[in-house]
Amino acid sequence: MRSAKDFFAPLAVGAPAPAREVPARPSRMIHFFDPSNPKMAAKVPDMVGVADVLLGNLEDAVVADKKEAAREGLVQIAKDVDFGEHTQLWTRVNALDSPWVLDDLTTLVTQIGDKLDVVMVPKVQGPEDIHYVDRLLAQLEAKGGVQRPIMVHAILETARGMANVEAIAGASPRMQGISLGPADLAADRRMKTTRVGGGHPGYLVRQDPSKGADGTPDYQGQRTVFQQDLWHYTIARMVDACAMHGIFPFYGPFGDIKDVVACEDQFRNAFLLGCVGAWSLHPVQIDIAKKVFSPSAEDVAHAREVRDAMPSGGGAVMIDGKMEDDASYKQCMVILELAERLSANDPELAKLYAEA
Ligand SMILES: CC(C)(COP(=O)(O)OP(=O)(O)OC[C@H]1O[C@@H](n2cnc3c(N)ncnc32)[C@H](O)[C@@H]1OP(=O)(O)O)[C@@H](O)C(=O)NCCC(=O)NCCSC(=O)C[C@](C)(O)C(=O)O
Ligand SMILES: [Mg+2]
Repeated sequence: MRSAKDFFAPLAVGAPAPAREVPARPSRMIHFFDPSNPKMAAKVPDMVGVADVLLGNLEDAVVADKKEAAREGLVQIAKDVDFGEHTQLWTRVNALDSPWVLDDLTTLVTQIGDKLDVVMVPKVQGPEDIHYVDRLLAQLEAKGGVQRPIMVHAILETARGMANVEAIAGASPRMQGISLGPADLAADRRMKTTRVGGGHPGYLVRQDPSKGADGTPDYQGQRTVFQQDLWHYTIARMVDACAMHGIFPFYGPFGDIKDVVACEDQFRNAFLLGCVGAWSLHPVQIDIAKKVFSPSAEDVAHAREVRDAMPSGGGAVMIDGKMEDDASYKQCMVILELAERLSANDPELAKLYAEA
């Protein structure tokens, strides 16, 4: 472990100093595109200002013989497109044990390092993986003359990564956040699902049997079942690890593109538990994430009411029959700070919240 006093020192001569605070830019959706797919690549300029984050994916979902085309395609897109003030450019590089990752990082950081906000690293197993990327990025930033530090985002998609999530979150001042990778994580844990995120009808709790005419339990009678959330433990633990280290947690992908209703539910569960965003794999999921990860006008109005009723931030008051105190005040401030940050980027939301 590095000494606390060295934690914010650059890891290579000539590299920019690490950020003291994670930039809190709106990141409600991390929109994935394959830079080797001409149709998707052509849509990128029109998605600037629409998606909070555009991510050029180089890893899974890009076949082996397209890896180089994807890397080169991303370099071209980064050079050609002006991402403006409100849209970030991220990439997901190949896994650290793959034959491509060294060239991914070397090419991207030295050629488009000043345009890249965040590098997403898949299948992170422990803090040692972050330390490796941290030093390599510093060397490449120095080589490429990159002026501001590139941040790192880890995907939680192995049991070992899960067991080490707190150490991963605190491994470097470059850590921006962590996403859940439900498909690889399910495979690594030997879960018996065959999906990319979301629920499963077999993971449920069944209502107790009612009593039959003879007073004994009627096991064959009608009983309601309640589908449970497969990802609750994982997301909650990830949120705690991120909050503890002042970085941002994200739900990952929802693979059933046509099921926009369940996607919204999954995203909202993550939002309520503390996540700041989710991935969008298809344009249809951008609006879902935008809706879910922006507080509602009602929540903002209620938060303001509580804040205004407790100008000193303390005490206890009754509002609509409910006790509000310091702790509910703090929750309301979380909503108001988020609303303020989003409003700065989005005039429609600013208007909605102003009128709430
Ligand atoms: C699902 C797919 C195959 C359906 O693609 P499609 O072409 O069949 O869909 P469509 O509805 O017919 O598409 C309509 C139009 O939208 C375009 N389009 C479609 N998608 C996008 C997009 N993302 N960005 C920009 N444009 C897009 C598409 O090209 C088409 O354009 P057109 O009207 O000109 O013909 C396609 O959307 C896609 O490939 N999405 C990205 C998939 C991806 O990145 N997967 C990896 C992340 S998930 C993951 O890695 C797991 C994880 C974390 O690692 C772990 O849990 O372990
Ligand atoms: Mg994966």
